[in-house]
Amino acid sequence: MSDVKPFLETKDLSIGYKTKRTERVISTNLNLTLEPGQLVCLLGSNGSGKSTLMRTIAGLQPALEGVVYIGQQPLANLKSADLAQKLSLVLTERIEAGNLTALEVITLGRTPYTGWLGALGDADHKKIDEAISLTNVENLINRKIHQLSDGERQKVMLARALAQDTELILLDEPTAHLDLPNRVEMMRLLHALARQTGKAILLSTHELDLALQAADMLWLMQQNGALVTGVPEDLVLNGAFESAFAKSGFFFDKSSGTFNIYQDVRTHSISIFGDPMLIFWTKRALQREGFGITDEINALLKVQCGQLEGAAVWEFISKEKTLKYFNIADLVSGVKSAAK
Ligand SMILES: Nc1ncnc2c1ncn2[C@@H]1O[C@H](COP(=O)(O)OP(=O)(O)OP(=O)(O)O)[C@@H](O)[C@H]1O
Repeated sequence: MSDVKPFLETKDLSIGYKTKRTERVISTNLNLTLEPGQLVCLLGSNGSGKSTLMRTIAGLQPALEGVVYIGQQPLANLKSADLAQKLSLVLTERIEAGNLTALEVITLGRTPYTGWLGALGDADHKKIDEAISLTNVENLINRKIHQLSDGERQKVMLARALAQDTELILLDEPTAHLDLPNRVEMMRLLHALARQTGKAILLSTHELDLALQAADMLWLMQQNGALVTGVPEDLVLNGAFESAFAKSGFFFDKSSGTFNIYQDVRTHSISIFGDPMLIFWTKRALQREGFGITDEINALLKVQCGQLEGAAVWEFISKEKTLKYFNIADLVSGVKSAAK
């Protein structure tokens, strides 16, 4: 048992929506912890309840049952000014920042300490400078926030949260709207921040591949409302990851950590061996054509891939003959005609 005091803890928490007449329960019995220095990714399919959980933890909507503890104190007992010194929230929606510059928005992160009209002291300036430097937004600070791209604005909003200097940072889909290099950059940045600053970071995302790589822990909203937590690799190996996203037409390939677009497997199964990197791409191309891939060493059809004088080369081995190919397109055509 770890004796580290969690920044966030939930006890028998139930989340959902209640009106005078109806109650819509999304998930029950949630006992979650978030520890210093941890990056946790909250994953789940559309409508599984990620935003509902984030909003409940952030105090934006009431729990149906149970308690959220922020730094050992029940959320309900915290005044909003105290909460703002413990928890910052970064939402995806475009913020109405009027005509403010990025620097002015980042400076707003100090409001819980200075009040709305409070003057900034040395400590405030130091925190703002640190936040700017950690997120690498030096070149953006004099730009108007509404003139920034989505990716740039997302980084500025993270800088604002860092200037707020809370133990806990919650981000709702921080990678939405970003292109691939910026998604990778944002995840890398969040991972490094958790490590460097000891803050606990919880983010919801649909970025399964990046979450598998970067998260210390996953919180997986299952389709039946249960929430399964664990180290990404354990959740892949025990099948929980796959079942959270189970949908006909998809299957999860544990050996590559990716979801594949399922196609009916033909009667032929092929074993591929040789260079691991070539195996990966050869397998993809053959699966796209509907071939099954087998680990069976005595399969009737085999592909041996490797390097010859610095170039990739494939040998397709069937009972009748062995054919040599120098690119995947030709290999796939050869395999298809042999399998007719
Ligand atoms: N105000 C509301 N009142 C009642 N039900 C709601 C309300 N807001 C959301 N829901 C329902 O709660 C469930 C969970 O929604 P939530 O927005 O938390 O899912 P999510 O995992 O964040 O989804 P997505 O990935 O699509 O953003 C959904 O079935 C949704 O229709």
